[in-house]
Amino acid sequence: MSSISIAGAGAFGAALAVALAQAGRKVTLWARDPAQVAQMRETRENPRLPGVLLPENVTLTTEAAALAGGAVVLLAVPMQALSGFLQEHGAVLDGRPLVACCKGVDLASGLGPTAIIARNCPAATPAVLTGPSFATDIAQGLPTALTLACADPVGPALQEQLSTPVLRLYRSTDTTGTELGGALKNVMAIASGIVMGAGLGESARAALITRGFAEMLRFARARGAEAETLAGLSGFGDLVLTCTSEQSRNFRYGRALGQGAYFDPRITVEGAATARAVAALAQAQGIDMPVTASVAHVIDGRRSIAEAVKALLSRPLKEE
Ligand SMILES: NC(=O)C1=CN([C@@H]2O[C@H](COP(=O)(O)OP(=O)(O)OC[C@H]3O[C@@H](n4cnc5c(N)ncnc54)[C@H](OP(=O)(O)O)[C@@H]3O)[C@@H](O)[C@H]2O)C=CC1
Ligand SMILES: O=C(CO)COP(=O)(O)O
Repeated sequence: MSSISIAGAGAFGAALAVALAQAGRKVTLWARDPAQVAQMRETRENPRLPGVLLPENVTLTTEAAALAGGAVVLLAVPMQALSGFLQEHGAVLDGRPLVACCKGVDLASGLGPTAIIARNCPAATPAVLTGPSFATDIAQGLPTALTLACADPVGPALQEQLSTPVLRLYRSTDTTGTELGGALKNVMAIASGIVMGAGLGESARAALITRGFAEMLRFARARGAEAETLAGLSGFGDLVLTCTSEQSRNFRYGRALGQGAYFDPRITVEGAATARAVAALAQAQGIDMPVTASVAHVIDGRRSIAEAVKALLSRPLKEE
């Protein structure tokens, strides 16, 4: 039975633990909070996935060293926590496949998850697992398809290890395109939420998604990604899901901005920091990213939504 370790017992880490354990894998699930681990051991539930039981073959731990027992380690902490997590625990994880399950660009460094892995764990094999998948759907055993990207020849073996009868993984070697798809779609999900929250209408949302995708493609290609990757699950697939679903936290955050409503700052919204990071990278490299720049302006309070919409609509007319 292959063994898999998962760092981060939030909604996604716990959902992956359930799915992989139900498919017969031995799973070690790590969380930093001893009280949370004690509670999960007692109830066999994760508070972020109410009603879903953690199977017996999921071992819960606060010892990062226990993660080293896995043939593969999934990193399911939020993007802005990944670098700090690996600075603290990278030494025990180095030398094995490390699969980033987070979506975003690190604000401090401008790096994506595979580069953060390579910087902290030089002997590891970086990979990324991403695509359209709400944690609750995965935890309930609903059919899901994701992209597993790895530039190393171990990619096909990882694909086998992490696929289950209901969690179908498609393989890619384009780690840059795959991780950028997951990162950039969250920015567009915030924009989509703003459009709906501000009452701009579904036609405006369709325009936003389409032009948002064009800008995702532009940025990713400028960074060496393949266009086909962005058209796949991690880009187009996840863009469709999170720009149109009320389950998406990024969408709900944007909608609250559009409505001028309160949004709980404890909720993980990866697109906020990523909008800032990508807007800065795009400006430095001269890549035209009007939607991303507008999202960054609005969340930082530098532009009202009305001003952002006016600026987007008054750009020079151009070819599609
Ligand atoms: N939820 C979903 O549907 C999906 C999420 N993802 C991605 O998965 C990643 C994680 O999201 P998700 O699980 O939903 O987030 P959650 O908010 O549910 O959980 C985040 C987890 O990370 C832990 N964490 C936060 N900071 C640190 C840190 N510095 N060191 C160690 N652990 C830390 C939290 O611990 P604590 O409680 O102690 O703060 C918590 O267990 C994100 O990048 C997200 O985009 C991908 C697909 C689907
Ligand atoms: O990435 C996700 C689904 O693929 C989850 O989206 P949110 O983080 O916006 O909830």
